[in-house]
Amino acid sequence: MSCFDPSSTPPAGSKPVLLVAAVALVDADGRVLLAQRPPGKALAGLWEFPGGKVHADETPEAALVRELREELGIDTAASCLAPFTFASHGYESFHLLMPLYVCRVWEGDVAPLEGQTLAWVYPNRMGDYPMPPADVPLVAMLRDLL
Ligand SMILES: Nc1nc2c([nH]c(=O)n2[C@H]2C[C@H](O)[C@@H](COP(=O)(O)OP(=O)(O)OP(=O)(O)O)O2)c(=O)[nH]1
Repeated sequence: MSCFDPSSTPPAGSKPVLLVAAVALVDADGRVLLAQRPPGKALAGLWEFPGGKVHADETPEAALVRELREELGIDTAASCLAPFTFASHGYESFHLLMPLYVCRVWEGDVAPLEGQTLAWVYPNRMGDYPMPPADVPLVAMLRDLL
């Protein structure tokens, strides 16, 4: 199978690039935390890695430390976020650039502070949790890692 498809390369400047930082939180049993996107949002119902948009004045690591506190009530540090891989995916109105970190160390108990449904999932069961198209290649890489 060939990857060569010139039409898959969009012209420069056609869409804004959105930087979103995401993290695979891995617990002592090797399970990964997924969060279900709530109704009314884009990609509603799909399962995603915790994270969010990186603000203009932030590093991706600082954005994740902030998002984990806001969304899940846990504290971690940039030194506990190991860069793992990234997604680069064209959505209709923007191009998503999403570094994915792995984190095994945090303080506090994970709680769904924004009303989101959470699931701790063994890597070999992640296929049961439909995810956004950008995440699909990341799941296969996580399975190999864990
Ligand atoms: N956090 C996260 N976002 C993902 C993943 N996969 C994926 O395509 N995305 C997309 C969905 C959103 O378009 C964007 C994340 O931005 P966000 O979470 O800050 O924004 P949002 O759409 O929930 O809404 P808002 O904060 O603008 O209201 O990245 C993923 O695994 N984790």
